[in-house]
Amino acid sequence: MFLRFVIRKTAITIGKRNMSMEAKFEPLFKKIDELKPRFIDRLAKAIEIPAVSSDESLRPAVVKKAHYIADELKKLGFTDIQMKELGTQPPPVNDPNLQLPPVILSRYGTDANKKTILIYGHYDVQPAALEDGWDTDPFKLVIDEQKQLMRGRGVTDDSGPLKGWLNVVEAHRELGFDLPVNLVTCFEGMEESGSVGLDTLIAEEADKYFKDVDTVCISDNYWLGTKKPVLTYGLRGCNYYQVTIEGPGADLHSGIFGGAIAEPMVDLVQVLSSLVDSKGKILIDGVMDMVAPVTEKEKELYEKIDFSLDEMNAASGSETCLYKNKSDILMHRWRFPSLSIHGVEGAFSAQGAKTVIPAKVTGKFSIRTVPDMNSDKLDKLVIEHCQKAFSALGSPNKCKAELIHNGDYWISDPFNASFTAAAQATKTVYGVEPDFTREGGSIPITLTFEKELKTNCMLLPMGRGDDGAHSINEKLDLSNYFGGMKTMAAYLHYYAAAEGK
Ligand SMILES: NCC(=O)N[C@@H](Cc1c[nH]cn1)C(=O)O
Ligand SMILES: [Zn+2]
Ligand SMILES: [Zn+2]
Repeated sequence: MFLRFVIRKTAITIGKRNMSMEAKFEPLFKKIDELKPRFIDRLAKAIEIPAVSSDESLRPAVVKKAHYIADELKKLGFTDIQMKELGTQPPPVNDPNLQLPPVILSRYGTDANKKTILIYGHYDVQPAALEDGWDTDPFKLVIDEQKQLMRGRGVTDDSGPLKGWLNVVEAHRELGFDLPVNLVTCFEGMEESGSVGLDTLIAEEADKYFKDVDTVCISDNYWLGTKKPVLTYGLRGCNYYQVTIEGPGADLHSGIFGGAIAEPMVDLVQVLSSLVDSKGKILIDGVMDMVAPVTEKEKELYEKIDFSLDEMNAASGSETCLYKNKSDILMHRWRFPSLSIHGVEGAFSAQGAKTVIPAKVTGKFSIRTVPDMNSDKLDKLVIEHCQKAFSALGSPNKCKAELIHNGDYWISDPFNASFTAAAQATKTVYGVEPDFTREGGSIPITLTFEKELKTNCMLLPMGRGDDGAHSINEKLDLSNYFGGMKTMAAYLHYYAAAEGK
């Protein structure tokens, strides 16, 4: 039923020259390939800017990258470019005057007879350092000719996809082809730090800048595996917490004070270990009670997905998966919550042996949330749990648990016009029907777009499941960069031609 619909819809004509859609794809795809050096160079320049949103000292670099992108948009003919300021970053933050990076709004086309697609992307990146184990400088784009891939922080998350949209516009311009839709960009610089400030901006601009938006397309995720393209209709949310334990007035010599003083790090380790066990079971009372039960119908969906334990192991570079069968792996990645402990600020973490008692340590952990968890209730349960676990230690130190940022989970109907157009585009470029998947990661703003703009969001990934986003040696295969751009281009045309939104 779905397939028949796909085929019938492609036989229409569009554009100034009344060229059939399929006839346009050939020169478009050829042009995208021809512009390879330019498209790689555009991405290389972006990767060189260390736009790490979580590092306060790198905030000028995040802002610099925003201006680099805005300049590119201008050169490509985007109009009404606005750098929306979001004010100062709310606590917890070291510098109370730290300005949030701007959100880049711009338009390409304002034709009232065309549909309007809002494309969202983020130009900030996760932290990265050579010492973490990277083979090359993370802020230098390196091409591995043998493996036919590009390496660098942000290539797949999310600078590659963001540049992909700009490149698609450029390919149309070079050919003198009209874009079949109007585009509105919303490119932010705080996604990796919880999209702070963006909710308010979207609400404010819903009836202004975003007034005519028909749908939202987000390319900020990945295929599940390495071979089969996917379209994504669900994300987990993310509530990120910190727990700070402090006592001594300064870091102390463990030979002089050890044994006679209550150590913050010892307390923190115990509080953190009370959150989750080694099998991934969340130990905070009441959390699992909020999770929607698994239905029989839902179980069938996981069975149909193209994925295996081997692919999971290849992507993690290990055999440490907690589950052996496909459905269990997918359910634990997509539809059950997880609690991850990320790190400890203030603790000794360098090489060698330093005999210090840290005076103040902050443990960082997050919970990936799923239907039907209530975010406020979760915060209450987590904070009460930490306080209770700390009180049970009878320590004279002080403990404070708090939320750093949160973003909701999202789940959508994958059979609207936008998903259908993306499925057609995928089939045209890759020759296969995409799998429809959920993802365990989070894009906090997805639900906000749907609520505030009263429209649908569709997630169209560019990279693969083994790209190493957030990890060392992040990569994007050249075939995914170019295949991804062709899919984006074809998507714009199929969506323009589709009935409905
Ligand atoms: N590509 C999406 C992504 O990486 N999202 C981040 C969002 C986030 C949430 N809290 C901090 N960052 C993710 O970790 O899923
Ligand atoms: Zn991302
Ligand atoms: Zn990310």
